[in-house]
Amino acid sequence: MASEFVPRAAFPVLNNVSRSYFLGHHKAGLDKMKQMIQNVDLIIECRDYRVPLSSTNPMFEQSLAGRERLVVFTKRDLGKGNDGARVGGLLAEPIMKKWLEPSHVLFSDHKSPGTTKKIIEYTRKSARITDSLVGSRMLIVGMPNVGKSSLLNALRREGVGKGKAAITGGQPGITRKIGTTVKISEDPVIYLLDTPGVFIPYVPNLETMLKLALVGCVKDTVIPLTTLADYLLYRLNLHDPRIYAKYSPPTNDILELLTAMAKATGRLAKGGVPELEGTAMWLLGRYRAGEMGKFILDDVSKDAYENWKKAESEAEPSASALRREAKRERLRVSKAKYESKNSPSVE
Ligand SMILES: Nc1nc2c(ncn2[C@@H]2O[C@H](COP(=O)(O)OP(=O)(O)OP(=O)(O)O)[C@@H](O)[C@H]2O)c(=O)[nH]1
Repeated sequence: MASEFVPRAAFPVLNNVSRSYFLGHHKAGLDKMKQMIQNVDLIIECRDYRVPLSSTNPMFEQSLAGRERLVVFTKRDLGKGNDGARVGGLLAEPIMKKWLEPSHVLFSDHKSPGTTKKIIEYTRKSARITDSLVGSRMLIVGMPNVGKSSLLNALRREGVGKGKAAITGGQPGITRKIGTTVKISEDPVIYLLDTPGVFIPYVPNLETMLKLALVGCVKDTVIPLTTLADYLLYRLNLHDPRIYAKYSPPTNDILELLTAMAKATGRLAKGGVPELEGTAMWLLGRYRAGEMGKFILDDVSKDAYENWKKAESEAEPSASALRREAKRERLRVSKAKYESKNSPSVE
């Protein structure tokens, strides 16, 4: 019976999970952004609504300081009920706004013109250069896959009524370089620049890494899919295990859940053996599409942001941990390159 089920109180510490995903184009992108900030009026920094703390990249604060910053929590539709997310009975959004004072905070859903409109209005107020030939320039930055390009396209649609200008995609790393300028307003003239997502060189907290991977900021090749599905199960159980009731009674065993899901959805290999990896990918896809509950994965309380920043700064990695991660990342990238070179080509 569901009432007798006791979810795991903590997720086990795993040593096989990489804590790094800092790629060449992340560093190059950040260096270029640093050179550009002199000429921009506003930095729109995107963070994911479902992980408002974990998707904060302190490198943006350090490298892009001195410019006005608007923080936009993206993918609001994936983390909330009708009146915005509630955490412990309290509305989360006013707390998230308070965390970041004096920076201005807005929330977005790329398909909701209302949220996009508010961002456009804010950019118009922040535009300092109103000469229509030069125009005002703004940068959109954030972790990989937080929805920067989608927001840029939505702003363009809302602001000047034009179609898609930037390519978007379900996996991180779609935008590799700082793109061309895209006009998002005529009066005053405002150009927005899309930038590649930038990850953190080392994520000290294992759970932060798992949360970022769960929401899609890390490529699905970095952390084993069944580990990620297990972390999702841990979170679903804390939230409401009835979410997967169609497939299984409440369980703390990911293999049990994946097996039940594989059977129910026909993900079976020869001899009826459940395809666990494929089922884990399917489950993650359903969560990312908002079909496995909508909730915030980070702590949202008055002091959570300060506590998180303090914990992050105290957890500086040792030089040897950084070297180990850099080596692990190099090996992972060269293995992926080797595998893609040697995999059969698709016509
Ligand atoms: N549900 C929902 N999905 C969104 C939203 N914004 C973006 N997405 C989806 O999230 C994925 C990533 O979006 P992108 O706009 O490509 O993200 P990005 O930050 O530009 O990614 P990089 O190029 O890796 O830096 C895509 O599948 C989008 O459709 C949103 O507000 N709601």
